[in-house]
Amino acid sequence: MTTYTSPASQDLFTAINLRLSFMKAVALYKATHHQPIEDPLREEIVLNKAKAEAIEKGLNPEQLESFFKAQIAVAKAIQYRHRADWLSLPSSSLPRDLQNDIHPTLITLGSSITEHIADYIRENRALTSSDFDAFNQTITTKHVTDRDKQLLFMALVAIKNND
Ligand SMILES: C=C(O[C@@H]1C=C(C(=O)O)C=C[C@H]1O)C(=O)O
Repeated sequence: MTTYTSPASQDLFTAINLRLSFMKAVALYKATHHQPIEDPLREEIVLNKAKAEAIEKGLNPEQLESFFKAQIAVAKAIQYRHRADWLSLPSSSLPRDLQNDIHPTLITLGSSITEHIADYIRENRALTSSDFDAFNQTITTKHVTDRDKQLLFMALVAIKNND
């Protein structure tokens, strides 16, 4: 069934999916360079940036941080699943550079996600469960499970306009 979605929430869901779609490339870089998937220092940078931008955009920083923590959890789960696949069938792709190529892109996408959330919340106060169908249809990245989608969506719905 196709459901009506406002352009603002559609743009937000598309940006979230795009961020998730980069995790295969992140996983490939780390697998090639024998690096662990979890990078706590990098997570700190991503979360601090999200909190600073939340304040700039008038969002609650703790609520936005919780959503970014959910995105990071799902990002790591996608990477583990790709890495498991490559144990039986190694990837033949060439890795993109993590520091100079993928990381700057992820930071830009994170800012764009925060901006879309702020735009949506300003107009509509909060997402509701009726937006889940559109979210579910838009998150098409491989290795994102139904549980992952629920985790992300619950964290999104918890972001409110407190004005
Ligand atoms: C995406 C990465 O992998 C993990 C997920 C992160 C994220 O979603 O921002 C950050 C650090 C890592 O724990 C990365 O290392 O950049």
